[in-house]
Amino acid sequence: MRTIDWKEESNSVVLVDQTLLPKEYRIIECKTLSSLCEAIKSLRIRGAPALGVAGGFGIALAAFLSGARDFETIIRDLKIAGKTLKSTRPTAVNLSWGVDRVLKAVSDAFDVQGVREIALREARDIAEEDVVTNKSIGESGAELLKDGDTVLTHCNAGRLACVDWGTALGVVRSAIAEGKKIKVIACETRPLNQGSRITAWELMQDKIPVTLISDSMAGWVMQQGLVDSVLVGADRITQDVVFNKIGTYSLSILAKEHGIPFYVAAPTSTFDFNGWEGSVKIEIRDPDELRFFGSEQLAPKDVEVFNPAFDATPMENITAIITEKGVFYPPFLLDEVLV
Ligand SMILES: CSC[C@@H](O)[C@@H](O)C(=O)COP(=O)(O)O
Repeated sequence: MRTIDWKEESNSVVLVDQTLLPKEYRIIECKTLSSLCEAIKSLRIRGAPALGVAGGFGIALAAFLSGARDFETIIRDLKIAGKTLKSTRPTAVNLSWGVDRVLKAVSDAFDVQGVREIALREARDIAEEDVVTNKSIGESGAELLKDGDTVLTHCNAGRLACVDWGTALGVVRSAIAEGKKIKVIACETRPLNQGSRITAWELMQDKIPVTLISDSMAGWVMQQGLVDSVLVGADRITQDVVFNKIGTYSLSILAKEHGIPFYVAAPTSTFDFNGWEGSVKIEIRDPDELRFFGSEQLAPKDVEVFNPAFDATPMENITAIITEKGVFYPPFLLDEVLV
């Protein structure tokens, strides 16, 4: 099963509910835009490339649900749906990218039926391309990993963050497919534990050796010589920084201090050519994500909490950016990457 897909029979979006992992692998169906938006907000579907696909399918879903009888009205409905989808998670640029790509495509239609057909075709293309793109990222990046290497990763940049294969974990999969023995150290990734719940689970499914550590152990395992490279995904790459899951910036400093290469793997759809660190909104999430773990209380109920979901790693801390167009080394001139 792909992480996210379109269900023909009911014209709905189906996805793996990642909030239930690793306890349960369940596919849920989103038949309304509000259920899809809820799934995005609560991280049932998450990870930048998967969010791009969710954005595309979201517009297709809105097209099928719209009661409009003429072209202008359905386009107006889709633009409203696009705004609603984009507002669910502001930092990962792929969500807006997926929405805008489908909105642009439907402007070529002439009538309501044409809008529905084009929206679905374009959204499906985004999903198909994601798999091909990740395989190319994997092939580009595999050359950076040596037989016997141990890679430290953060959050989940695997097949569950994409349609399939993965970006950072796609590089690991491709290196293993080439016959190299690669081990992964997965950081737990507090507060929502994408590392321990999702990365550890998905790697174990594929029998890829994985060792879980808490986020606070990263410096020590590097100092002990247990890490050959750090490999993470990205939510938005601007001219000056890489936005990724909170904790990535600290890992980049630790890697620099210990002389360990720090790689970012991402599709070019994650590049925000016009963006700068200051122009991007970092998503601030519910304080209860830190005060509780499920129903378990971890802190005083009303303690002041700061819960940013992402941080920004400066380009000077990054050894290379791995894309489907190849591996790029500093200085990272985004217009060169995007040609
Ligand atoms: C290939 S996914 C890269 C990033 O999207 C991933 O590392 C990440 O930060 C995801 O954050 P999340 O909040 O779980 O959506």
